[in-house]
Amino acid sequence: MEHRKLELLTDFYEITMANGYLVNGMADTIAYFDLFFRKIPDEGGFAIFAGLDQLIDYLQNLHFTSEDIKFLRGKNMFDPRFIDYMEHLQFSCDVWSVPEGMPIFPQEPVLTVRGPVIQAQFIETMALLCINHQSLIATKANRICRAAKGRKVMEFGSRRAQGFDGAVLGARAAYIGGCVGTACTVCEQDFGIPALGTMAHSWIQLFDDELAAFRAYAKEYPENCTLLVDTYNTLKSGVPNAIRAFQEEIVPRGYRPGAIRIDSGDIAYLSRKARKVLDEAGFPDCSIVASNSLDEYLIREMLEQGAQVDLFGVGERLITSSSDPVFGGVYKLAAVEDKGRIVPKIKLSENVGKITTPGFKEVWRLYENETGKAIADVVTLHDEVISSEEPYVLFDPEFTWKSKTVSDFTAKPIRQLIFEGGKLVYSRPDVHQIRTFCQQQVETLWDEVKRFENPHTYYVDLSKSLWEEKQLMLAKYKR
Ligand SMILES: Nc1ncnc2c1ncn2[C@@H]1O[C@H](COP(=O)(O)OP(=O)(O)OP(=O)(O)O)[C@@H](O)[C@H]1O
Ligand SMILES: O=P(O)(O)OC[C@H]1O[C@H](OP(=O)(O)OP(=O)(O)O)[C@H](O)[C@@H]1O
Ligand SMILES: O=C(O)c1cccnc1
Repeated sequence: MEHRKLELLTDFYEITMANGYLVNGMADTIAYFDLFFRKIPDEGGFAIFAGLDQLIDYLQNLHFTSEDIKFLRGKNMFDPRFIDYMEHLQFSCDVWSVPEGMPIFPQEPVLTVRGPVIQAQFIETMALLCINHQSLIATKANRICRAAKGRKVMEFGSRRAQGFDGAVLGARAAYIGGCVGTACTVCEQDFGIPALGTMAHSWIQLFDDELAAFRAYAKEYPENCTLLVDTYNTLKSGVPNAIRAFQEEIVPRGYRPGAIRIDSGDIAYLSRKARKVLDEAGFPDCSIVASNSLDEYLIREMLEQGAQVDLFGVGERLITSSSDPVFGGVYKLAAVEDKGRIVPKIKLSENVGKITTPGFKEVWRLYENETGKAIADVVTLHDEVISSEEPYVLFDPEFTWKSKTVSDFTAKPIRQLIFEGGKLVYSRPDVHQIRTFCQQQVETLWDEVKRFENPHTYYVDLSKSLWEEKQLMLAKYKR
């Protein structure tokens, strides 16, 4: 996608703080910031990480134009040395991140930025914006696709998305989460995501009658022809007319009918009736598409009612994640370097869940060898290694007496180095590879973590060393 100038898409306080760091002699201070989230949307058992590729684009191109510099200077509130720093800024941070498509859990640092505090601070807004938006939509899409139980889900949300990026990047995230394609055409041009779709009611309304509309469409698009059957009366006219159009315009040309789409009424009832009529007409291979303000709950409910739907078109509730529209990722200072030594930093809170975990860290995922299933994530100090060769004791970081010894597992760090000294060292997968990776990783989760109602809380624990370091800091601040 074409690079857009978004350098000043940042909260103003990032700039005032960055200026202040420089004035206070901290221009060369090396800081570590962690990006993590606290609550899984829709009370789900896991989220899907997405948005890294757009953050990479932003970081790779981060520089200030003469207009940006003029703007900053015009504020008359920043030190000339800071303006000079920004004018010559070259991104030089290290960034570690989990790959897109990875299931992630609350409280674990999914992304860490290490570098000069001015830069590492400045990018907070954009890092959160990219990851929060796409992780939200990828997570929602994955829920909707899982509810569809193997049936295909098409993303139809552009018209109700919150702005251009809401539509385009939302469709990208929806594809990562499992949708088969999108109605948003530019996504095929930009990302290679299949652009697809059916027809609107206006097509049928524009012709003198429904059959004429179906015939005209079938003539033009005989291959994979999908007809919208609910404009006047789904069972009395829509389905019979679609069958006639298939018989008269599609079959004689050597094609098979594609699908019918039902967009109103009782979808479970209408789809069952339509299925029967289509089968009797000799079109058991004609699919049924359903749409109309769908989400994972309605899809699950309809399938429980025996709906005969092969594909779902899902728009507004997916592209806005309307049932829970906030992905609360945060970006917190975890450490600074003092003469090369890493000094952990902590943020306290009355709310235990909001106390940060200090230090430069790594995230490990432990997979059970027998099943390949993920057992737990463990956050460790960055230079700790979890050996797969010996039993490992997991313990709840809050209720430490709750512990469990695991053996016969494989432990893997789930983050990769993305930028080293500002240079991109990560080979970026395309969106199809990310989607496949997502499917594979979701497979490694137990069904108990994946269910919608009261999912099992997946363990995200701290290593003993990290836990002890955190306790020491807590004790210090208590004193
Ligand atoms: N069998 C079903 N079980 C549960 N919900 C359903 C079922 N069939 C449809 N729905 C959902 O009910 C909601 C309302 O659909 P309905 O078609 O009654 O309203 P509508 O959109 O106003 O229709 P119309 O376009 O005919 O005015 C939609 O979200 C639809 O997906
Ligand atoms: O309901 P969604 O999940 O967002 O899916 C997309 C909807 O967009 C279209 O309707 P349109 O916007 O033309 O209006 P409608 O709701 O009156 O059908 C289409 O017919 C779907 O109903
Ligand atoms: O192609 C479709 O059927 C479609 C596209 C966008 C929104 N609703 C439906």
